[in-house]
Amino acid sequence: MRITRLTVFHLDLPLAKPYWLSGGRLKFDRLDSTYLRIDTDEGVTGWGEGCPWGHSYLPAHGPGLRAGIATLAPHLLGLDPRSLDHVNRVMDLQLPGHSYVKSPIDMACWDILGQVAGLPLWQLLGGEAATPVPINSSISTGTPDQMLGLIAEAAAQGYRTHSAKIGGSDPAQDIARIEAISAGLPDGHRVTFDVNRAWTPAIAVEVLNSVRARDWIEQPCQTLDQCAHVARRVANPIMLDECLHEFSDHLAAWSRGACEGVKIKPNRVGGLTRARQIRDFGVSVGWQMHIEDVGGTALADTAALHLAASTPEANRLASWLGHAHLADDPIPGQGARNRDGLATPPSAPGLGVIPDPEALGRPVASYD
Ligand SMILES: O=C(O)[C@H]1NCC[C@H]1O
Ligand SMILES: [Mg+2]
Repeated sequence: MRITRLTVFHLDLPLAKPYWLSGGRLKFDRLDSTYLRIDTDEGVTGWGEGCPWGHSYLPAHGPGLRAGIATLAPHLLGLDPRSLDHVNRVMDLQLPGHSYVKSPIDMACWDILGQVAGLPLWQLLGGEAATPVPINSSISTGTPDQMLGLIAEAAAQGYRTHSAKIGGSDPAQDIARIEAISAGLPDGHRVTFDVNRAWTPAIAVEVLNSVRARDWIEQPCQTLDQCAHVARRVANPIMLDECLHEFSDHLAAWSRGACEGVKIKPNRVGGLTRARQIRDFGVSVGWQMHIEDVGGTALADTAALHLAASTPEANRLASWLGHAHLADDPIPGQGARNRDGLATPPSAPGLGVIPDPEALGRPVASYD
């Protein structure tokens, strides 16, 4: 089987309402997503999506993703898409780094492998069943009352796990947010406070040694070194996110005792192949993990949910569905969806999502 064509679609995705991160210094109101269709000489077609969370969240750039696909396409044509490690080695040789470019390519190849095997991805990734996965809300930075209001709205939609976005240079403000939200959560709900790297180590240590709450704290500071420094000085469990790009970052995080869990996002680490490798490492060291994508529609959400559903429950916290923030839905009803706070991956072969090209507009590029 050979790759015969790559077809690229650009989706401009407004958020349903604006969203603030990192103590309010990062604002997001639209996403730049790329859908990729890979065709083969045997008539099997796979789909992938790559969607950075705006331009300011990670070193990942929506328009750059399409430029990267243009660079890689000549090296991908003719490869067997089922040989996933080989495809990844070719991509790494021809374009070092740029993980976010490789993720939709890797995803489309997994979709093809699943269809050829006649198996859903949750099974190819090692799962026993199409396990429903708890999903978590994502609560934009605001005052404690505003944030508790958003948590109540999410609770009404079935969410029982929340990611509350905090951070900033005023320790008193974050102490107030953490204490109010931790105390005001509905019974049986859980929260992670995601700082999105907004704190200096000094502020992190001050805030976390001032609060009674012992909830998870995510990505308190910019770098792994800073987060490891904080982890030694506070009682809260630490989750890492934006400072993890490659397998070696995860190895360093573990060997330095920098965290008790990580977020695994295929688009951040370069696709499902790399995400699975990291997931398996996380299981072996006993991490608790959130497995979800960086952003995008239900296509990217579904790929990540296959990996989440195939992860042992003891190592899995919850997954976020980025498409819940979008004003539009290019694949209505398909793939991972919120059903009373749970989402279940499809059991059709492959990703189990088949976009309608008519709904995606004209392709912006095609390589054959
Ligand atoms: O966990 C995170 O850091 C990201 N998820 C949604 C957007 C951003 O908050
Ligand atoms: Mg995060």
